Amino acid sequence: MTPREASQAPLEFGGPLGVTAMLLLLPATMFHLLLAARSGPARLLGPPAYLPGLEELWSPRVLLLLFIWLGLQVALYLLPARKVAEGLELKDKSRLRYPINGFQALVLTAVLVGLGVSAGLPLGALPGMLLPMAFATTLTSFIFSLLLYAKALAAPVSALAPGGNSGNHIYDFFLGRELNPRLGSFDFKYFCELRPGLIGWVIINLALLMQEAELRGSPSLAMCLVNGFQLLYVGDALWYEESVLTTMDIIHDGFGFMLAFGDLAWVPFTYSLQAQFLLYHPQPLGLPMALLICFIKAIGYYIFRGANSQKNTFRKNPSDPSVAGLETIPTATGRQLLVSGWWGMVRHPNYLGDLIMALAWSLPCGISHLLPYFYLLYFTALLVHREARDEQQCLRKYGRAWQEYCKRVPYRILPYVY
Ligand SMILES: NC(=O)C1=CN([C@@H]2O[C@H](COP(=O)(O)OP(=O)(O)OC[C@H]3O[C@@H](n4cnc5c(N)ncnc54)[C@H](OP(=O)(O)O)[C@@H]3O)[C@@H](O)[C@H]2O)C=CC1
Ligand SMILES: CC(C)CCC[C@@H](C)[C@H]1CC=C2C3=C(CC[C@@]21C)[C@@]1(C)CC[C@H](O)C(C)(C)[C@@H]1CC3
Repeated sequence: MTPREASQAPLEFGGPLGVTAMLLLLPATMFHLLLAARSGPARLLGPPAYLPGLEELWSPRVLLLLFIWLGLQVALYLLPARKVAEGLELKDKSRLRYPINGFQALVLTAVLVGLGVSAGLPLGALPGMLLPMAFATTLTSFIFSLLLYAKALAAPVSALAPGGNSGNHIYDFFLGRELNPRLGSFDFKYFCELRPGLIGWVIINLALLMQEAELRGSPSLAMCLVNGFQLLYVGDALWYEESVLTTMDIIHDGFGFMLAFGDLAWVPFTYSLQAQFLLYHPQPLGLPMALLICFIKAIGYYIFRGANSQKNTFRKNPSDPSVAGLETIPTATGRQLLVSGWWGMVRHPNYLGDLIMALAWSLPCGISHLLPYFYLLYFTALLVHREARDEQQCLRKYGRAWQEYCKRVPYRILPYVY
């Protein structure tokens, strides 16, 4: 890229040095967590009990399994959809079209896995394959991101993301150059964001539950709660699939290593950490505590769903009766900002609900180890950083109206605290 073509967008994630560190640290952290979960001490901090050799990580059979999985999800994505949604307007004034059939893909995957298990598919063997599976997925994400980078070299300037075109190869490879890379009507980013990793996560959880039942006669209450909570989260994401079209990932971020690795590897192998931990470190959980944890999950879900649905309904149709009575601030762009309802409580109520749910996912694992709380810690850091990125974008987009909103709603995520 010539310097003239390089975008002037401010560098994020600590620039080239920061993203180089993340390129190495993210996969290393994922393998550390996988090894720690199965080790006796299950330490989050400190060196792993041992370092696996290449023969433990590399398996052509597992790579083949991964490709079968990706192929299955592609086939389900290509099935006729109940609805085709339009994305937000792009720089060239066009709008992309997206199939809404993610929930259908989840149900069909469940049916196929159910049929497979009843025909003797050894799903309980999956936990023993997590290390080579994570290795194959990391390798695939890396090669996939290189291909995406190469594809973006031929993309028109109007198709590039605002952030991933600094002219620095490593930085752009990490953030992603092209906003919506597609092959025909197949959208790589949209597909990866919601299908193979997210559905893979609940399949891994289920395999861990089945393995626990095989080992101990029945699944524990803690394992059932973790499975149920995370299945609800994934089911919700696919049921409300259309709302992903207005997230920062789809409208702002390019598709590079960060999202490819995040979607395909990081989500299934680290978000299933609580279930992995429970398989190797069973935790007693009484009914009263289980009910309290369900209550916390319900509060988190109520806030998360309420806030996301309120904003999505408002963005789609501000005169919808459920949002028409809410107070708003007009902006120079013609759009309005909500200042009452969920979005008048804090500036990111959906993050608050998501964090409360994250706490409920960890609590069934007890308080003897820090490891199952990794997701809560990582997610807090991710959302605080994401919130700061979003605020900068909103300030650029809405200027004074955003400043007025910040004055009216001073707290970002947690009322009276942050
Ligand atoms: N589990 C996980 O790993 C992750 C989960 N998430 C979840 O994904 C969901 C989506 O998050 P994300 O994409 O970050 O951002 P949001 O859904 O919070 O969207 C932010 C956008 O909403 C609009 N907005 C902000 N304030 C207002 C307001 N007062 N009134 C109307 N519109 C407003 C602005 O866009 P505009 O005005 O242009 O519409 C802003 O850019 C969240 O629930 C989050 O918790 C996110 C990351 C990771
Ligand atoms: C590993 C890196 C530091 C960063 C990678 C981040 C990604 C793992 C996340 C970025 C935004 C995400 C979203 C979801 C999953 C995690 C990633 C991909 C999401 C699909 C989870 C389900 C939710 O209901 C959602 C709102 C649809 C989420 C959208 C953002």
